[in-house]
Amino acid sequence: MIKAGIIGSTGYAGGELARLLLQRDDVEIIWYGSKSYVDQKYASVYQNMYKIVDDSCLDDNIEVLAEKADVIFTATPQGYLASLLNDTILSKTKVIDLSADYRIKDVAVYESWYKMVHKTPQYIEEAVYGLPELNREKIKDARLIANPGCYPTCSILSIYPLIKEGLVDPLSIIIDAKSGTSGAGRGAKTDNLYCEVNENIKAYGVGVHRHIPEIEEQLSYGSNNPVTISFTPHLVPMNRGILVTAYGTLKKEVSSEEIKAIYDKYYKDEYFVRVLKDDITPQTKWVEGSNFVDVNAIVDKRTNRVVMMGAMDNLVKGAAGQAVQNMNLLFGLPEQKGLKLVPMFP
Ligand SMILES: NC(=O)C1=CN([C@@H]2O[C@H](COP(=O)(O)OP(=O)(O)OC[C@H]3O[C@@H](n4cnc5c(N)ncnc54)[C@H](OP(=O)(O)O)[C@@H]3O)[C@@H](O)[C@H]2O)C=CC1
Ligand SMILES: CC(=O)N[C@@H](CCC(=O)OP(=O)(O)O)C(=O)O
Repeated sequence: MIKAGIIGSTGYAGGELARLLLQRDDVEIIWYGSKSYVDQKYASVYQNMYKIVDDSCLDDNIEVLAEKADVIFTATPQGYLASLLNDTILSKTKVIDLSADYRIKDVAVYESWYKMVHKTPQYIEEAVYGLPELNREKIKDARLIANPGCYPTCSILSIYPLIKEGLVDPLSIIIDAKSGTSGAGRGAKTDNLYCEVNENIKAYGVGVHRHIPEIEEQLSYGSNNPVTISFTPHLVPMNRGILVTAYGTLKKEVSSEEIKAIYDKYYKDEYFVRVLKDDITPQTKWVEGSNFVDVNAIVDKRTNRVVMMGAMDNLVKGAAGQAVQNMNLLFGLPEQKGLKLVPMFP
């Protein structure tokens, strides 16, 4: 039995993790961590857990948790884990961090985009970027997993095959992305009130969104050249889902069929990445509640650009599902265990 603790279990990402882990007969959640609801029943915070979870929320004492847990998930705000990680914790348990604290290898880049001082940069080097489709072997032996961001997961998986093949100009990529409101977390914010979000769509973080350096770093590893992107996220009136539409200038003449063959080659053994047929475009509805990313790419001959598209559920493949995928790899389990979730519809 894998003993798992969730710090930040009362947030949207932590709540989704609990939902996924509760389906497992080989995992026991021993710690529902919280800041605001300590000693309150978890099922009173999330009524969907009524008669499923009887535990009360515990505090965020990660040192005590590390004594008991085989794996700790931190689904907490940026800077939280970085402020308290130490050798003792890492010697006792595995840590999967859903925040961005250990995703970016250059601490100066992290500090400048996140506008905070990194308290434990000594662990950045050993942290493995937990995108299994790219880093599977490294993840298996890691102590510390930096679970990727939601927009980065969808963007990187949509673009990676063509950047890796050198078919797209690495300085030409424009990513237009849209996210449901759960991406912003459960905390009360005026911008996320029903009247602000409903019947509305807006861009935000234009040119300054913190996922820009994360996407650029990972695509640059694939390209072997610096990749610079324009990235514009949009908030849309949906609960879940991310849609990425990315544009890149082609470096040589290539057809949509040849492009499709490349995606098929890269992802033929990847259960969670579904390359759509012909000119079918990814839709958030077709992946909702699942760990799938649907991708496709179409050449726009007139402009010599390729349009690369992806859709996924931000809380599953973009957060909790990917964290469970990483946990499976860390414990030598089949990667799909507990994650063969059929997308819900309608
Ligand atoms: N939402 C998403 O789609 C995705 C989120 N992520 C990342 O996951 C992390 C959590 O995000 P999300 O669930 O959306 O955020 P929420 O705001 O919904 O949840 C935050 C959680 O962190 C807890 N928390 C806040 N401050 C502290 C603290 N000082 N000590 C201990 N616990 C604390 C909160 O506890 P309490 O409720 O008790 O106050 C809550 O459980 C973030 O780093 C986010 O970037 C990653 C990918 C996608
Ligand atoms: C809609 C919305 O606000 N989305 C969040 C991103 C989601 C998130 O939590 O960020 P990570 O994936 O890096 O952890 C944002 O734009 O900041």
